[in-house]
Amino acid sequence: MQAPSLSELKQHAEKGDARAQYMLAAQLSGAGEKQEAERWLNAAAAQGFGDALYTLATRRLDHDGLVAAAEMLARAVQDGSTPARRLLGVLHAMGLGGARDWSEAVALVTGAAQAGDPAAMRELSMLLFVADRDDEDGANLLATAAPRDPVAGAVAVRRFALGRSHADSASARAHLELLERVQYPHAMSLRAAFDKHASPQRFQPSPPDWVRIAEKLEQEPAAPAIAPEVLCETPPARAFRAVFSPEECEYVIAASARLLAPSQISDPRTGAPVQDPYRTSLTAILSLVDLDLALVMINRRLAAMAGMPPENGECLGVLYYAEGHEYRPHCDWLPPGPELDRGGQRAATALIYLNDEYDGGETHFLVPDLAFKGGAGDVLMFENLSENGDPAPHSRHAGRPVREGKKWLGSTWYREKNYRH
Ligand SMILES: O=C(O)CCC(=O)C(=O)O
Ligand SMILES: [Fe+2]
Repeated sequence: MQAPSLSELKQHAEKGDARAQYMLAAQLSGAGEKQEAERWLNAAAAQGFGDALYTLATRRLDHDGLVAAAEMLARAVQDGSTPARRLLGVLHAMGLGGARDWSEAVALVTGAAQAGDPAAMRELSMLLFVADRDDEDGANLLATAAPRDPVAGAVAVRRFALGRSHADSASARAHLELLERVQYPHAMSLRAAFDKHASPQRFQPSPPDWVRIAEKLEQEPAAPAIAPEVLCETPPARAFRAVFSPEECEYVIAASARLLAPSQISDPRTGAPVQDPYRTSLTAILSLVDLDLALVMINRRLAAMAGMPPENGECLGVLYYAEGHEYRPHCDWLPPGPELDRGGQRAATALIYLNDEYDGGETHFLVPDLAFKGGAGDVLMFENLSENGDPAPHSRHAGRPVREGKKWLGSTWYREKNYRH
């Protein structure tokens, strides 16, 4: 079918066709006619057109827009929008724009998965794997999603290489080759693991048993408690081993790959984010709009390790250091300004080591001269403030240069106060 011309779209839009209004808005926006684009986007949303409502909602995810965003997303869901279901699920799971409601979150995302959305299937599969890494429904959903979803594909290959997936080698190979073609930045690691894989059982994906899946996910998946290893008292630094599985690490890397951009630091004078040779890695910021229930759960588990309320956490940043990249000695404190006023100082930092296929790249605390390098799935947390709440000079640290290989790290800064609303 030929795409309608601009004048055809205009005609239909003027007559009140909501889909035409939405498509016209997209075309006008692409052509730089922002004001006209807004007018038509609002017209489509006013008629309850799901994609338009979703687009408007994604612009209201700041702290004073969350209630409006949740309300728009609920209307978008009524119009059948799958992305709106998934995003509203995230808001419910985090208690943003309304009370926290896990079962409503799962019901929304399950609806998207039942409609065939592969991203919804893969997030549910990760929830199922928390209780049982070999959960059959999880493996089934992941295998169904993998041909159409690169994040699911990456996790499926990782599981295959671990001898866990039930997918056959032909499909795992096909997912891997696709990831290589699209230059997935962690593909080399998957290739190395694939080439020396164990031999998982063969498995044919079958229609999901939605009733059984709903029963398993009724309660929020609870991860086992892990006792910390005390690394240092000044600054207080703790390590937690094997908090996240290799599949979860792959999931975080795959979810962040398309968002990687040069890392920034806070300008010491203005507080504004700027690029600087002090920090040469790439960073992917996983904002609300990029989250799903699997990532929400990972964020919540990280907050539990840090001993901080999840709502004090800034967005999870995923850092990618290639050879020679580093984060020179710094403190994680914020300079005075609106960012500091919003949630207070960065009281604690939590790092997830997402891989271990590199040399160098230790996290180094300069004064106690403590260098730490976690295995894949380990968490390091440290405090940045003294007991009286002042910035603690001993928290100064660096991400040492990577000598060989690539380093992947998740990083969350926790504020003194609620950062979300
Ligand atoms: O790369 C590292 O090990 C340190 C990262 C870091 O300092 C941070 O995210 O604040
Ligand atoms: Fe830092």
